[in-house]
Amino acid sequence: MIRVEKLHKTFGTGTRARPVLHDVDLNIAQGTIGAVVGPSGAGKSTLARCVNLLERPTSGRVWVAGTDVTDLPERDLRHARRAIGTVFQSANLLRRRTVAQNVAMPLRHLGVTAREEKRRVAELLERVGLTDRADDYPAQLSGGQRQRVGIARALALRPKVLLSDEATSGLDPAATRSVLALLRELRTDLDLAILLITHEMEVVREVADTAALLREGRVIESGAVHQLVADPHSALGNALLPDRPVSLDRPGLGTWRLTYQGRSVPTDWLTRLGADHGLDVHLLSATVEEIAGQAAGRATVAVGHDRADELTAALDGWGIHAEPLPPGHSGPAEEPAASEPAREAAAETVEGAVG
Ligand SMILES: Nc1ncnc2c1ncn2[C@@H]1O[C@H](COP(=O)(O)OP(=O)(O)OP(=O)(O)O)[C@@H](O)[C@H]1O
Repeated sequence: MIRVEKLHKTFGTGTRARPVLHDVDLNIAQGTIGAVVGPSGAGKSTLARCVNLLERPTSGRVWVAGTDVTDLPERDLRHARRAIGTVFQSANLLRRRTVAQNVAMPLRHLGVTAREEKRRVAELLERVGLTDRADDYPAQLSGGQRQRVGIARALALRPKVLLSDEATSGLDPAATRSVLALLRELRTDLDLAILLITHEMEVVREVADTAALLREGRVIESGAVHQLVADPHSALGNALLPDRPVSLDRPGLGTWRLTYQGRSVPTDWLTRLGADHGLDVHLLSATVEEIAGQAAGRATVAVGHDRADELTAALDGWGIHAEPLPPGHSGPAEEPAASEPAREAAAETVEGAVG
């Protein structure tokens, strides 16, 4: 596991002191992926560097795989770092070494036999699906393949935790998906605790079990991803599952903002409102994604004021959270030009949440 407790980090001293992390708590269990998101300069990389022992915390404690690494003497750091694999944005491969030689680097430092090295490298390359590229040079690989080599190298010493610092930034969507699928596989197969530093909410949505929002060095919000998206008032939940709520400004109709996540919600809830409850429902906006293996959604609907009680009772029965939206919330939905500011406002909310 990765556990951080009341972590403070200040660079410099005296008048040049620059506090970067304040009172940060973080908990990532084995077999889970914990994302840390936040705007540029929030302190994400500094937090990762405190976990992989490249920086010493000013105060607070850090545990990695059950060991308190906060005050380890210099001579024990090298050994402790073996429990931690790190993958960076650019895989940092040596250009003049082949894929196999790059993956073997950490083993070389450890002095394993040539035979053992060969066996382990073959195993690692198979793990990341690059067995046939062992003798290629990094320049001959795609960005996604280079990241896979970086991941294989990070796994060479059988770490218990993996740090991924913007590992998918700059990759195209297909390469991003394949790297994320690999991380998910590793989490489960190797029971790794993975700290995922990212500014991409799709990445969090796709693979993270938990997420923490860091802003100006403080954790503003954190929790299980499926709970965050089910909370209509969570900034992180809104950024993970952005919708564009609009209210229909029509006499006799009231607009409701719906939020849901979980197995209890039937995927045909909208149809059922009409068929089973006889409700005439206007669907004004909707976002639905699969998160943690279950459908999560946000939507705005309008129904007649006189049917509001029936609507909320039916939704409540399925576990769909409903809140009334004030009239004229974002302008009328059926006029695209007028709804443009609503889109921009929603986009700003997302930007505001993550940076
Ligand atoms: N060695 C250092 N000495 C002084 N200040 C530092 C040092 N390292 C980082 N900082 C400062 O700490 C703050 C947080 O930087 P950090 O790289 O952790 O942010 P980040 O959230 O990872 O940003 P980005 O997403 O842009 O990588 C910044 O203001 C940065 O200038």
